[in-house]
Amino acid sequence: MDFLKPETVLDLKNIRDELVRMEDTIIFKFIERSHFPTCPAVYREGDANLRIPEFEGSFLDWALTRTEMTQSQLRRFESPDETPFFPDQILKPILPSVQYPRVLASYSPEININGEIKDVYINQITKLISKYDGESWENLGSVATIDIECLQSLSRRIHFGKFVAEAKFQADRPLYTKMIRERDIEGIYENITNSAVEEKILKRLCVKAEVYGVDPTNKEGQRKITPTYLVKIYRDLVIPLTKKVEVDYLLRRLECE
Ligand SMILES: C=C(O[C@@H]1C=C(C(=O)O)C=C[C@H]1O)C(=O)O
Repeated sequence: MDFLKPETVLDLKNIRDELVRMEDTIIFKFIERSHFPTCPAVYREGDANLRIPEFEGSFLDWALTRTEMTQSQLRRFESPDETPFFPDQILKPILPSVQYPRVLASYSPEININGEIKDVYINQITKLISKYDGESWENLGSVATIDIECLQSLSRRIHFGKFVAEAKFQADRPLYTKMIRERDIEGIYENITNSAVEEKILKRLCVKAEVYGVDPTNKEGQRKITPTYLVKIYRDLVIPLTKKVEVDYLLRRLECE
């Protein structure tokens, strides 16, 4: 997939192949996060032990904002497949602009569910992948760093739903135009759902977690990331959020017709 070649971007097979590649990225980020405990102080606003001058918010929010500000100056958010967690904080790139051909509808950057992704990550995913429930004051920086990598990997995967939605819209304009006009959200949701693809993803994740997530030299067979939890995260969180992005994107699609 080359964002400078639009014909490669809206090919549903290319999109699905890219989603498969993202599984490995997400799994290995989760494995890195699994070395640390839950570290709730990283997510707590106004923690007495973690004062941040001139900033209202959690340590993670501070670190993520600063990271995105630097990344925006490196042109990260010009790329159509990247969606910032703090869009009102990003800066003008110091690199010359890349003129990506328009692939998605003009409102695409407004389809941003990163707030929900961060909430789900903090309140559900970290509890499933962390080593144990507790603080690790000497690792706050490491935890925030790997959390940012996990969040950005999840965000890219879930917001890839915009490309899926555009590809499906273009593959059947009459059907989607009718459902959008009638605000048939249930019908849109049913038509974007491909249960066979979802089943294939969950089966593959089980195998990957078995292979990637276990250290073969660890005699106790201690797991870094369990197949059960990885499947649960994708089945109950990642896939539904991706489909939410698809529906949110499609509901506005006639604005550009
Ligand atoms: C991403 C797609 O759309 C839906 C979402 C999927 C997912 O998030 O993995 C998989 C299949 C579909 O139900 C697709 O059709 O490939």
